[in-house]
Amino acid sequence: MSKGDALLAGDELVLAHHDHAVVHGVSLELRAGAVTALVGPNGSGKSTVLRSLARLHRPRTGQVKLGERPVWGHSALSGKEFARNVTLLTQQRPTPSGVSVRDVVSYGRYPYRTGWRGVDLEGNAAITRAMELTGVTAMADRGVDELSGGELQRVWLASCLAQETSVLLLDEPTNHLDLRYQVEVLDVVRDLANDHDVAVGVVLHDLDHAAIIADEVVLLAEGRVVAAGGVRDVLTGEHLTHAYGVTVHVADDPVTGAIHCRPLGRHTPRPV
Ligand SMILES: Nc1ncnc2c1ncn2[C@@H]1O[C@H](COP(=O)(O)OP(=O)(O)OP(=O)(O)O)[C@@H](O)[C@H]1O
Repeated sequence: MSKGDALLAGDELVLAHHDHAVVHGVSLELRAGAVTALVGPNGSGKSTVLRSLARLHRPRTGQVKLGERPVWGHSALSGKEFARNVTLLTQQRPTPSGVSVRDVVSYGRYPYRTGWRGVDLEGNAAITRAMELTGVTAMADRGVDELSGGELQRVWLASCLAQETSVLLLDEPTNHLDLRYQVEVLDVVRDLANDHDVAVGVVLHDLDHAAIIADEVVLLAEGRVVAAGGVRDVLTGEHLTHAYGVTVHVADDPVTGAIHCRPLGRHTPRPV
């Protein structure tokens, strides 16, 4: 596997909830060393697409492939094999009681446990590394039921990172996080792509975050791709205004040089 190879791909995915199709023929590829951001309005199908890539939502038609291997059907991979390659940070996460932070992070190692004793030689190093990357080492022995929403978010992210997969799927990973941890999570995601060739698929509501970390953006609206490609090709005022139904002004941020997307409401101040 080398940088740029498609590791996980969805092909012409049609996805339904209770017989009602909500995603209508979406295709996308997650490449080694690249961050792909899924953006779009509420209900546009971002989470459903991500869950399908994570093998949690069976497509009505279309296929998900891990490398050349189909994820659904006769020659599909086993659950543990898939979990050694792909992990998902979901939006809905349980808060178990009587369980420590280290316990939750160690859940991430389940695909590597073999035999009746569950030996996992690399496990401790991976758990320690994941806790350091997400800044939760100091709370290792605390119960997860006594953490704030943002702290818990980082613990679940650490659990995903401990899984050491080549594909990382994240559904709104900056939710609940304060400014410092938003930036740190985005930095960790970029580091994983740059330094470890991880293929990242990330749902983001903050378009400025997408502009900062993504190599590719897929803009969805009503279950269809409005635009897909490089950040500057997709995050245009025209595309965003069409997708979100509100005027969006796009300009270069003078500090970062990245794109800055500003929705213009009725009360947004304008220069006089
Ligand atoms: N469990 C479910 N049962 C029925 N319909 C669902 C279910 N989950 C999602 N939907 C519907 O599917 C469509 C796509 O939802 P999805 O959660 O994928 O959108 P999203 O783009 O991730 O939205 P958001 O930005 O609000 O998180 C929406 O119309 C939603 O109401």
